[in-house]
Amino acid sequence: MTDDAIEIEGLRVTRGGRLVLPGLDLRVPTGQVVGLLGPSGGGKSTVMRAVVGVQRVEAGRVEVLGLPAGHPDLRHRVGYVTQAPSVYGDLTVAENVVHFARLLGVPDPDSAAREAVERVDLTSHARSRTDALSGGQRSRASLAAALVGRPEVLVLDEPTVGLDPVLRRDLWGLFRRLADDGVTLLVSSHVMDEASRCDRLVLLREGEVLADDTPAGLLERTGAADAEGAFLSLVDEAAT
Ligand SMILES: Nc1ncnc2c1ncn2[C@@H]1O[C@H](COP(=O)(O)OP(=O)(O)OP(=O)(O)O)[C@@H](O)[C@H]1O
Repeated sequence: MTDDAIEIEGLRVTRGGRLVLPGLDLRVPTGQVVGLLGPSGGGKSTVMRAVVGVQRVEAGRVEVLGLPAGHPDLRHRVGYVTQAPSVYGDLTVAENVVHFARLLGVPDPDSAAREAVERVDLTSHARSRTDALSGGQRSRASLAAALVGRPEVLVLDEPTVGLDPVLRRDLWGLFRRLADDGVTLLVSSHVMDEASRCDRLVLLREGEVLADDTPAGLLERTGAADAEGAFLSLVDEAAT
C-alpha cells in the first residue's frame, strides 16, 4: 500500500504530432488537494486525461489507487470533470445527477443526488434544465454528477472558470472538506491566487514540472510574495 493516490513515472505523450509531455514524474499524496498550475497549453489537461486513462501514452507508468490508470475497477473510484460541461441540457440538474447515480449503481440514487446537488450549492436550481443555467452553474452540475458516486479521487480540470469570487471561495471550501474526508483532489487552474488553497502545487510549463512543493515551500524557495511571483521566478530561473 502506498501513500500516493496517483503515481506517474516517465509519462511521455505526443498529441497532434507535438511532444506535449516528454517524461513527466508526479506523485499526488492521498487525501490532499494538489493544484496543477501553469500557462495555457502547458499540458495540464493532458496529465489529467492520462490519470483518468483516456489519453494514449507513448511511454511511462500512470497508477491510480495502485491500479493502472483507466482500469475498469477504477471507474467508480475516480471522478473526472472536464472543462466542457458533461450534463444533458434537456434534463434538470436533479435528473442529470440521478441518471449518473444510476449509471454508477449508487444504492439510493435520489437521496445521493440530492446530497450531491446540495454539496455544490445548486439545490435552488435542482428542477431547472441545465441548458437554462449559467456556465458556472452548469459546471457545478457536472461536479455534482462526478460527486454522486463518492469517488476516492477527483480530477477537476479548471473547475472555477467562469465563477464569481464568492462561488470560487465556496468551491475551494468544498474541495477542502472532501480532502478532509479522505478524497484526493487533482485540480488544474491558471488562476494563481487559487494556489494558496492547495496542499501542494505542481507548476507545469511546456510539459515539464518546474516545481512540486507546498505553497509555503514554494514562496520560501523563490523569495516571491505570491504564487504568480514564484512561477515567474522559476520560469526565469529555467531560462538561465
Ligand atoms: N485534441 C488535440 N489534438 C492535438 N493536440 C492537442 C489536442 N489538445 C491539446 N493539444 C495540444 O497539447 C498541448 C497541451 O495541451 P493541454 O490541453 O494539455 O494544455 P493545458 O495546460 O491544459 O492548457 P489549458 O490551460 O489551455 O487548458 C498543447 O500544445 C495543445 O496544442
